[in-house]
Amino acid sequence: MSSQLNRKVITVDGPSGSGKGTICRLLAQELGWHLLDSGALYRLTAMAARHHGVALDDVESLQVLAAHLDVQFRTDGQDDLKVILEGEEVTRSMRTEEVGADASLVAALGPVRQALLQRQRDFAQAPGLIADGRDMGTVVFPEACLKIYLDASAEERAQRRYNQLISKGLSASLDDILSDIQARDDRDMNRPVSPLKPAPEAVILDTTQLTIEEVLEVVLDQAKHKGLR
Ligand SMILES: Nc1ncnc2c1ncn2[C@@H]1O[C@H](COP(=O)(O)OP(=O)(O)OP(=O)(O)O)[C@@H](O)[C@H]1O
Ligand SMILES: Nc1ccn([C@H]2C[C@H](O)[C@@H](COP(=O)(O)O)O2)c(=O)n1
Repeated sequence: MSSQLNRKVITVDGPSGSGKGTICRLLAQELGWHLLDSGALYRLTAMAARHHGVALDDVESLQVLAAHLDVQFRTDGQDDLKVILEGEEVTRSMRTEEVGADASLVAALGPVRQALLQRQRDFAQAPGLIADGRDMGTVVFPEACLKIYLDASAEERAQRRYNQLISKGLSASLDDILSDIQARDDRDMNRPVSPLKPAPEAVILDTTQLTIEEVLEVVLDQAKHKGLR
């Protein structure tokens, strides 16, 4: 923990579809800082479990998988991030709703979270880190210099996800997406270990009625206020 004390970290937590990934990418670009997508680590653990035939309630094997996750995050010339799991590119396949649902199950297991803790903290490198997740401000980076908690109604988040799928030419049911989001919220917020909740000092932002540009402006203002830009 003491190794983090001098490192600049901005944490962005919140439920699925609240806009964390979008805002974190824009913030990282604007500030020229590193980016941690912690949800990716839970998604990759769940994918590795499926590849190796490990059941999603086999806590001991999942802990070993998480501790030894063979993953590379590579940027190409256009700044696009490629994710390689055990030598195979999974950049797109790791984003499906099915993998998200599996990730939510493995993320509820304390030993898995413990196995991924140091790997996440190692992302805190100069000039700074934008950390996207559920427990970034509460557990992983309690010393962060700015903590943001993004929220939005479940209906708005389902609509955003629906629009995202339709814009990619995929079929989707708004009702199914809303039920998935509500089930995921329930699991992520009510698990005994590292539940999703705002850190006491977090700036809470309800984005239901805000555009991406408006959210970014508020967060950049907060960063400026803290002398981070
Ligand atoms: N304020 C906003 N207004 C409208 N659409 C938004 C807003 N913020 C994000 N979006 C859109 O909502 C979708 C989900 O956003 P994003 O992936 O950033 O959410 P997330 O919180 O990272 O979700 P997850 O935790 O499931 O990865 C994207 O298509 C994004 O463009
Ligand atoms: N710090 C984190 C990040 C993610 N999770 C869980 C919550 C989700 O159900 C799942 C996938 O996350 P996403 O990629 O959708 O952000 O992982 C968590 O518990 N803690």
